[in-house]
Amino acid sequence: MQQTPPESAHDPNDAWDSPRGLTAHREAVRTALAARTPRTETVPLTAALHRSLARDAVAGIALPPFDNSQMDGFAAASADTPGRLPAAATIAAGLVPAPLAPGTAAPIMTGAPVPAGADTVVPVEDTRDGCFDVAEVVLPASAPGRFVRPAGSDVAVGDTVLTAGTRLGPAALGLLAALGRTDVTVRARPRVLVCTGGDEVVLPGQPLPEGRIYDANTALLHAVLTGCGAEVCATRLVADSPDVFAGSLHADIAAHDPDLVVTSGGISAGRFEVVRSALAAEPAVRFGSVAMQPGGPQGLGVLRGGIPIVCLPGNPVSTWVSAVLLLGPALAEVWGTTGPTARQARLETTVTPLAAKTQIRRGTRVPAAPDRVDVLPGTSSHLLAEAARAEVLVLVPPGPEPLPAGTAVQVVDL
Ligand SMILES: Nc1nc2c(c(=O)[nH]1)N[C@H]1C(S)=C(S)[C@@H](COP(=O)(O)OP(=O)(O)OC[C@H]3O[C@@H](n4cnc5c(N)ncnc54)[C@H](O)[C@@H]3O)O[C@H]1N2
Ligand code: MOO
Repeated sequence: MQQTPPESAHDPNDAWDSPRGLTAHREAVRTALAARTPRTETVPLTAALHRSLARDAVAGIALPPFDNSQMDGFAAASADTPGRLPAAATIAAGLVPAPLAPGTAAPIMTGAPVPAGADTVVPVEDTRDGCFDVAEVVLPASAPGRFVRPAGSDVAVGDTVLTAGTRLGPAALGLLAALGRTDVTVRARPRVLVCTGGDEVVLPGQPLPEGRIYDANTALLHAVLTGCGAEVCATRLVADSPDVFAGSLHADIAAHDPDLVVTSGGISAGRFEVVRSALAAEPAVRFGSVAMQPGGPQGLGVLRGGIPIVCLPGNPVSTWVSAVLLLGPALAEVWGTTGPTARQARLETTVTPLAAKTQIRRGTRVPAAPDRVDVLPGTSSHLLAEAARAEVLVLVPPGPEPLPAGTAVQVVDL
């Protein structure tokens, strides 16, 4: 096993003289991710839910394409109402109706084209007899345009109906289908190579020798990444050998063509910091610290081959918090994936902040008071079971004094 020299304040590989703030580091992650130009792909509408639209969608047809009835009823000329009118032939949805003979009223079904000569629809229940089975229909007064859905009242030909970057929800997908589209061009999911490990880490499902632990971080990162819309193209459990890691990294990049490499562990101040040592010769990868806890040690940059790399700290809660708060927003900005949303909430109890670092506490929502959060007691970054119970991450800003109950803080829903 190779050894990494202990970190010093003058480490030439440390570009960050003092700890970066969380916001500044998130921006740096975004910049690194942008080194890879996001791709687009065309997918069927059924595979496009929550994807980010790559180009403006422009309507090739109007919606509705023709004036049509909003009600099951009788189409008539408003000038003939009120009145007793002979019933004309029934107009069903899907038909092309003949023009309405003057002085008549045509039974018409919801969605059927309003015939030329008619400009109003009287719902069947508003007619004197309340049914279609009549030779003559007695209509109340009905204003022009009443219960007529004009052609183009939703969308005109040439309208930009959705702008690039729109996250496609069910109504947007329905709209594209209504415009006759079968597929849509969206931003591709970023392909992420996930590397984690250390000599102590064993794959779940294997026997657990003394002194070893199971790999929590691959499953955790897979969940965060796929949860926000990225694709994990490969995972790699690495041992504490920088040479082996460097070799496997290049082989994995060649085999899987990732848009991003995410590593976890092996970056802080120990003797066997595999990731940090293996990347020491990379001119555009830096290691340093961010003024947050957990998640202080961080690495970041662009590999010589042009692939961005984000190196997260190995403690599981540190990996998780860093992935949610740093990777999630940066992926959303660069690739249009679904990032976490921050909101304001109020502390339910007094919380003591750290002096100079943003502390990311795990919390729960207060039942019946969604704008209030309870902070869980643990702060240490190995407390995965407590993290698993959390419903929110609570960003506690640094400061000298305890924050009393009721203080407004940023929270991220999990
Ligand atoms: N002298 C110092 N020591 C440490 C510092 C420091 O500033 N000075 N920072 C501490 C903090 S904070 C963190 S966070 C960790 C980060 O260390 P690394 O990123 O180098 O991570 P490792 O040392 O490899 O592992 C840390 C911890 O996490 C466990 N681990 C690693 N991978 C996995 C995995 N896949 N599944 C489950 N658990 C994993 C590992 O066994 C360690 O317990 O450094 C502190 N030390
Ligand atoms: O910054 Mo470390 O992530 O607290 O455990």
